[in-house]
Amino acid sequence: MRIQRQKVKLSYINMAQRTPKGDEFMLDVATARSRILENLPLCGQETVALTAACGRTLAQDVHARRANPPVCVSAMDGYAVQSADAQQGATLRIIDEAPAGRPSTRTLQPGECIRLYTGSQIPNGADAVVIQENTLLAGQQITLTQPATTGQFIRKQGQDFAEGAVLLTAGRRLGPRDIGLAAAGGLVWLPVFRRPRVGILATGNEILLPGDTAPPDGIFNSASFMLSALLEQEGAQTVILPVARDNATSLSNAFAQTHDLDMLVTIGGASVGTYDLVRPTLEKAGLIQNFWKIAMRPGKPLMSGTLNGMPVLGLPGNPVAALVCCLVFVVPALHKLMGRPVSDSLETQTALLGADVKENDQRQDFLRATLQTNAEGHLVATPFARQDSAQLNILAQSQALIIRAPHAGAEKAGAPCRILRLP
Ligand SMILES: Nc1nc2c(c(=O)[nH]1)N[C@H]1C(S)=C(S)[C@@H](COP(=O)(O)OP(=O)(O)OC[C@H]3O[C@@H](n4cnc5c(N)ncnc54)[C@H](O)[C@@H]3O)O[C@H]1N2
Ligand code: MOO
Repeated sequence: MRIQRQKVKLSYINMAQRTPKGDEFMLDVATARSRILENLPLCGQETVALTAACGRTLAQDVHARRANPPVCVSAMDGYAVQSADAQQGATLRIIDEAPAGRPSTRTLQPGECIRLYTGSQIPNGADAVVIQENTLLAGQQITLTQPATTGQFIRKQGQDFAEGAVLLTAGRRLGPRDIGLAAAGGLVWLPVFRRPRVGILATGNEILLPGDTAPPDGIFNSASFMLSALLEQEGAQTVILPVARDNATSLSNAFAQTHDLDMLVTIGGASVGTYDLVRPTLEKAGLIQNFWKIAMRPGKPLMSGTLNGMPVLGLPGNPVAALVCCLVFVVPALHKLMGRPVSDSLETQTALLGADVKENDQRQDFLRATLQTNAEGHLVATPFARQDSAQLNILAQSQALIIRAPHAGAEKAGAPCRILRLP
């Protein structure tokens, strides 16, 4: 269930599509990203068992039900002693044995020791553990071959965490180590954000399902499956909707089936061609447009808006453009819906260019590139010569996108650049 939805700011609607100079208006990438992120509603919460919590996002801070360790325990197999009489050569009488899970009821007195194992509770009166390798056993007594210091080999009660301590905080994506920590704190159920339901709607008369045979000039729907894989990996529950055809009836029928979604992502039909009907049809269905067209390559015809309060992102049909837009805009939007902290900017790294690049125009470029480490240990990003946004083979071989600012000058190989790693 959606908790709340806010309308996008009206000032973004009907934005002029021409600049004062008469150029085509395209929003810059950073502004587009923040406009997409600023009005997103948060998904509801649910409780899941520990075994189902990995990968989910915690919705509330969780507290330890008991301390870890809950009592002082031995870190080694050996003997509990009083450090004051545990000099080298001292002989101590073994008065009890206390394996883990069966604590001794005895209180240690000077000259005595109690046999312990790793995880055994430290008996009353003891303040150190000597490891068995540092003792000589003879009948019911031991002789110490090394002196013991106070506290040695004792894990103090709560040294890992105290009862009631905050173990994990809201917004954290739970990984295997977090599951271990929660289990150690005695938690069985965890409050998490619901996985957002994201509908993926490919459009186009030529689009076929992979495996279809006709018509021979049909294009297999690669983008829906690629985006679904990425968004599922990032925590969404995706629904690949039946492909809509390039006509208003087919598109409106598709939009009518989206009421249970937390976000709709359309693919294709986003540009300026006669059959690019996604935006006009969405508008007829009640879309409030946030923006259309951004200064990005690939990704120029990106559209953002809300349909009856549901965020809608219209991605370009070229599959590489769809993937890059999904990484830069849809994934952070998804994270925001599921309560994860989202940074204003992309998480980029520095690398060195592996080839010369030419001067850029007004669109921020995301160049497909391979990554290598050079002899000096520096990361080198080499762009592919072909950057066609329909080439999935090159996309699959790429490890990163080199980000080039609008109007960046030509650069020589070896110059520093910013990269975004591809998942
Ligand atoms: N005159 C102009 N033409 C184009 C412009 C422009 O500004 N002026 N922009 C170009 C850019 S940039 C892009 S990107 C594309 C985007 O166009 P659309 O979003 O309308 O996409 P389509 O025309 O529907 O498809 C483009 C291309 O991608 C293939 N496709 C579509 N969906 C899928 C899918 N699900 N899986 C695989 N492939 C898909 C489709 O067959 C086309 O080949 O517009 C440029 N044109
Ligand atoms: O998004 Mo378009 O490819 O820039 O090809």
